[in-house]
Amino acid sequence: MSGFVPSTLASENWPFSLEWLPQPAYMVGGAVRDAMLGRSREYLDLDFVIPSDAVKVARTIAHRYQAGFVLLDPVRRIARVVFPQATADFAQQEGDSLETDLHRRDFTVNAIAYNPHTQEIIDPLNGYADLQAGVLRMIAKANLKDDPLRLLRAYRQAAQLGFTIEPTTQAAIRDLASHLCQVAAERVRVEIGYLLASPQGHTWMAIAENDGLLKQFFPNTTPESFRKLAVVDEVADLLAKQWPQLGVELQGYVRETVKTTWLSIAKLACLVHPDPSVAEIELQKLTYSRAEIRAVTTAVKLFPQLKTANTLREQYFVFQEAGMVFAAIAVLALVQDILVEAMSGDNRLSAYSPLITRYLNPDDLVAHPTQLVSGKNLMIALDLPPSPLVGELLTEIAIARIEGKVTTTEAAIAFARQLLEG
Ligand SMILES: Nc1ccn([C@@H]2O[C@H](COP(=O)(O)OP(=O)(O)OP(=O)(O)O)[C@@H](O)[C@H]2O)c(=O)n1
Ligand SMILES: [Mg+2]
Repeated sequence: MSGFVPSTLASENWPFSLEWLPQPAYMVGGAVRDAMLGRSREYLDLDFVIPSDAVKVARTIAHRYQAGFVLLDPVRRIARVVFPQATADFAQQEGDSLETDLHRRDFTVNAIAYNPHTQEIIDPLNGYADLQAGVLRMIAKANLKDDPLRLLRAYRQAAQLGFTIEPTTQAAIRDLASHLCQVAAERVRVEIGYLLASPQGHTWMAIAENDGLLKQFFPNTTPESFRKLAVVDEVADLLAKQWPQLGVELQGYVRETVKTTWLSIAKLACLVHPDPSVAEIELQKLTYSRAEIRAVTTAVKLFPQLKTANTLREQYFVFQEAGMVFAAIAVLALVQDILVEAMSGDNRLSAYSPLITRYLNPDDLVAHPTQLVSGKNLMIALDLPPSPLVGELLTEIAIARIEGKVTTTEAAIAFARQLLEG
């Protein structure tokens, strides 16, 4: 027994009442660790270990609180109860004592238990000492091998907690690195997602790469990829300072259902192959969604064009193709200029300023064109059958409009007729 008992662990902060837990029951994992660190969690995610009937306990609580119930693992008997503001996982104790269960976990700091009935901390692996030292220490090398996702979790948690990885543990990870490919790609993707979202993530991504964990997922990275990754956050801050709206967009999600930010898309774009079709395959293997893959491949393809899009016509096509990916593309273009071409940040910021201003102005017709004439009306006016030609004419009208050549519907139709006849 060691360590103090932080008040944030108390059951008053839970989404359900303590009386629904059998005796004994233990809280474990991230919630205990973070409470002892005095670290607040955005979203409460509680883990409980229960010696028997864990799934039944979960089901009862879900029923009593009309919360969601998910049987996560019928074999190991783990169930999740989803409350509006929190989730709680209930796992059957592994082995015949709590100590055995704790010994099967990944790192000492994640193997501290709290008994809410007695308000005792149970810390047989001295996790509290490692917490104070800010160190991730494996419980046993065999545990890392049992679930190789733990290899990557070390880097993710080091990034999130501002910890270091204890040297023997890091050596064991290096040694086991090739085992990571046994893990379901989806789980790997989640860890990479956390790393990309964390401000110190790039440092730990580079270390993970050095230790042989990332080559199998991003086989085409070079040292330059990681140097670029390291400045993405800085460049995004630079952009956000000048254009707050762009900063807000970068923190937004690609889709509500896909909780990847546009900023993470820019980071992924630093890691994939520069050829979009190869990048697509890399991301598919990691089970990224179609929306995420499209965003990354669009970013990879378009960021070099930002510098060369001088004419209104070129700009029009860049904006058309970029759509919502524009903010990530602007970050990447700047990263490339500053880091690879060694240009000055302020210079580049003003170089891209006209394009960014257009993008942020909803009335700008280059970035956000509106139609002078619809496809249907154009077909009627020119007696055209439906065909790709109609789309091409509409594009030419849009460009003629931003170049100031046409301003009315009639002029637009006349312009299209001229193109047809010419
Ligand atoms: N591959 C894994 C995943 C989890 N755990 C154990 O299960 C606990 C809860 O797991 P999880 O919620 O995934 O991670 P946390 O450590 O709680 O981190 P966070 O919730 O902050 O991401 C961990 O602390 C650890 O004890 C483990 O040993 N090996
Ligand atoms: Mg957790």
